[in-house]
Amino acid sequence: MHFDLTVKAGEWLALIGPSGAGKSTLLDLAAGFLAPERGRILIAGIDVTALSPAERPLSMVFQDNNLFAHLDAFRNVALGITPRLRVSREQRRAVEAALAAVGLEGYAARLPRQMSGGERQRVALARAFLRERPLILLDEPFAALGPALRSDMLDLLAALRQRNGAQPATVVMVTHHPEDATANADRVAYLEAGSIAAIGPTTAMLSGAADPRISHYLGMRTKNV
Ligand SMILES: Nc1ncnc2c1ncn2[C@@H]1O[C@H](COP(=O)(O)OP(=O)(O)OP(=O)(O)O)[C@@H](O)[C@H]1O
Repeated sequence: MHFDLTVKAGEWLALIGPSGAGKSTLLDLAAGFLAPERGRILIAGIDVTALSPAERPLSMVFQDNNLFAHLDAFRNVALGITPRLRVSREQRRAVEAALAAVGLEGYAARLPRQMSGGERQRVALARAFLRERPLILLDEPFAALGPALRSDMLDLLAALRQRNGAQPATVVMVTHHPEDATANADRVAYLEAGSIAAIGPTTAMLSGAADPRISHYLGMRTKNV
């Protein structure tokens, strides 16, 4: 695999492409779960190649298993800002506000198994955004949800990344649903066989006109649905 990619601060980039193309690998390299054999990864101009995931200025949300099963929603969110069980009054307020921001007031004491898939992803988003990192990586975060709920969650993500007048959080999101990119993504990158085969503005990319490989991919999807 070979990746050469620059994402602008505040941009929303969607990664699409066939299974096995390397979408998760690209995110895992950025997050620090995988180390590149060669090359460098810079975030906000700083070389993070040698840094562990926790040291990198980003949050990551996966399709599932984002939460600790034995911890309630409050504690799962609080882990975004402290590993300690005791939280300060200020931290408690911040966690409660984060839960409210994702529409989960009153869910603080719920365990993951007592919540729906969509609610669990809301908790994961609450934690990710409470950390106030400038970069959010999402690996098919809403893939397990139905179309209407996915659309709601994308709206929520779009709202959460706005930071009171500051530059919005940069979003890089893997999706198997190209239509998930339509409303929000500034650009779409199409991956194939371990590299970025094409990248460009969302509308042009999803029209399929940009590259025959993309129209083939989009067409194959339609036939399979
Ligand atoms: N730890 C690993 N060791 C060796 N090969 C791996 C490893 N992880 C992934 N791969 C391989 O790398 C390729 C790309 O995997 P990756 O998960 O990045 O694809 P993807 O585009 O995210 O696919 P999908 O859409 O199915 O999730 C696949 O062929 C996969 O089998």
